[in-house]
Amino acid sequence: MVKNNISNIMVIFGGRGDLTHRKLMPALYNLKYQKILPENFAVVSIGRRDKTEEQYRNEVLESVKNYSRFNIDEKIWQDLSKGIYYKKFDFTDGKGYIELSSFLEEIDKKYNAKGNRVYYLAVAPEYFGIIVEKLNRYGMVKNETSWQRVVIEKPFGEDLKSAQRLNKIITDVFTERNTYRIDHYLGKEMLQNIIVIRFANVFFEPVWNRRYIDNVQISSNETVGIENRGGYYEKAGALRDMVQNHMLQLLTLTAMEPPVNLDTESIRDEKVKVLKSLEIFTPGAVEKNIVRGQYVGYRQEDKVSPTSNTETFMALKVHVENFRWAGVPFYIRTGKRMPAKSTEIVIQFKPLPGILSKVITKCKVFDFTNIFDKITSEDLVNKNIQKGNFIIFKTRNSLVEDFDFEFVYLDKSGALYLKEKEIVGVGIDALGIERSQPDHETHKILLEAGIVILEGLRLKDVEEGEYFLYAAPLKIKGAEAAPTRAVLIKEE
Ligand SMILES: NC(=O)C1=CN([C@@H]2O[C@H](COP(=O)(O)OP(=O)(O)OC[C@H]3O[C@@H](n4cnc5c(N)ncnc54)[C@H](OP(=O)(O)O)[C@@H]3O)[C@@H](O)[C@H]2O)C=CC1
Ligand SMILES: O=C1O[C@H](COP(=O)(O)O)[C@@H](O)[C@H](O)[C@H]1O
Repeated sequence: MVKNNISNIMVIFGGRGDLTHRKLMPALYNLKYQKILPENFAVVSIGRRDKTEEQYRNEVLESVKNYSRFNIDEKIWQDLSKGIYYKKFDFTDGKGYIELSSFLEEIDKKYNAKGNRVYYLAVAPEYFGIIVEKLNRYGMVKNETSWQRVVIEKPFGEDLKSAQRLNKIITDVFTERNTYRIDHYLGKEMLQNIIVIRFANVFFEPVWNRRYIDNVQISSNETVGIENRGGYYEKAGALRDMVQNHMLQLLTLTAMEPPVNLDTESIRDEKVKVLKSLEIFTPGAVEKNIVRGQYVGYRQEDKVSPTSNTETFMALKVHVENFRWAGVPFYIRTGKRMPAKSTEIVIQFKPLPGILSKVITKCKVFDFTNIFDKITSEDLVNKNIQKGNFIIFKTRNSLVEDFDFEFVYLDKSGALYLKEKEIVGVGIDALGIERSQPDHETHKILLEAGIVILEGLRLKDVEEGEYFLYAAPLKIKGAEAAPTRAVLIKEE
């Protein structure tokens, strides 16, 4: 859209729907805010409810406030909103297209949009074909000096046959160059970064395979429910709504081989190879490797059957059966009404051998600079300490320059608490983790539990939080302790 001849009118079918309000309108505002929306541009939204333009613009403003990345700037909003129009008609009915066509001609002149159109089908999938055929029948796709484009997300058909049928309807009307079968996940920054992380980073590429990776977890969790989309969602469910499109895009980019270059076809070819390598699900495998769930209250949503079995949560274990990935499980999870919103890909590397995995690991730094004397179990109970954690205590020891014989230490109750929690290691900014304790109880409790102790850390400039710790000791045969250069790397 940022090249020449980008003046256009964008026609949104489904102008009152969730996609339009939660994604499209906020995205247009973001583009306007960043000054990358064309000057000669207007939006015509189609809905089937009575609504004045002013009412519609106010509704859009609410959505932009809720979902845009940028704050509302009155001037920018006014500029954008005066180019947003609302037309009421039922898009299955031909009559509306005649009126729409003459309205578009009219505002085309006003905005000098040169006949260019983006038809965005933000509607349930069963309408994709109907709208495309009607746009053609009523002469709204010319493919001459101007361009007309169609944008469709998903689900693209219900099975192979219906997808082929839909493709035929679309390609009979729009040229391939003007057909945008999109997946909005591909616009996410994280996804765009995967290729760079994988192929332009000498550290990752050599270890990106079954020899070093234990499993891959791809998750997209949402806190929202189906938000008035019962009509659409009942027929789709999480599998069609999220898994077959977004989640598989994430999987293919994570698993594909390096493309010969970065053009669309080369990347697509590599993704297809990954899809072809996916293990075929047999009924037995479905039973074992797939979990479906539904959030409480789903059956009471508008346009949802009270006995609905549509899934709003889905978890799958799949395998990419090729040389790079044989034996590595890929876990896919997605769900609505989950406790927190997150979209993430976790690459779980195989554990390092023996002691190294305990000292080259994620860790948590707790700020105990307010403690004067010793760290006890009472100081630890409200901290988020889990089995397998490496814990580091930042105390007032880090803030003094001279050696203080009264340094802060970990007492017996604290050591017992950490043992009970089954942590793997503990670090402190004193030369010893204990201070003149009879029988060296803290040391004994920790060492007998196999907990690694790091002493003499310097944490003055380290804030409380999660880090990656590198503290490989010198390899000294028979030694019970060894010097290490401990480094913390901030986890983003
Ligand atoms: N929501 C999202 O985050 C995303 C959705 N998508 C895709 O976008 C598409 C639309 O989804 P979504 O916005 O969620 O669905 P919605 O059900 O929220 O929106 C569809 C809109 O179409 C309108 N509509 C239905 N029938 C007619 C008709 N005959 N004439 C005029 N208007 C009509 C509905 O009007 P009314 O309000 O009157 O019912 C509704 O506003 C789907 O293909 C979905 O897969 C893709 C990516 C993200
Ligand atoms: O395509 C869809 O995606 C959204 C989630 O998108 P995100 O960018 O917010 O992660 C989802 O809510 C919707 O059900 C689905 O149709």
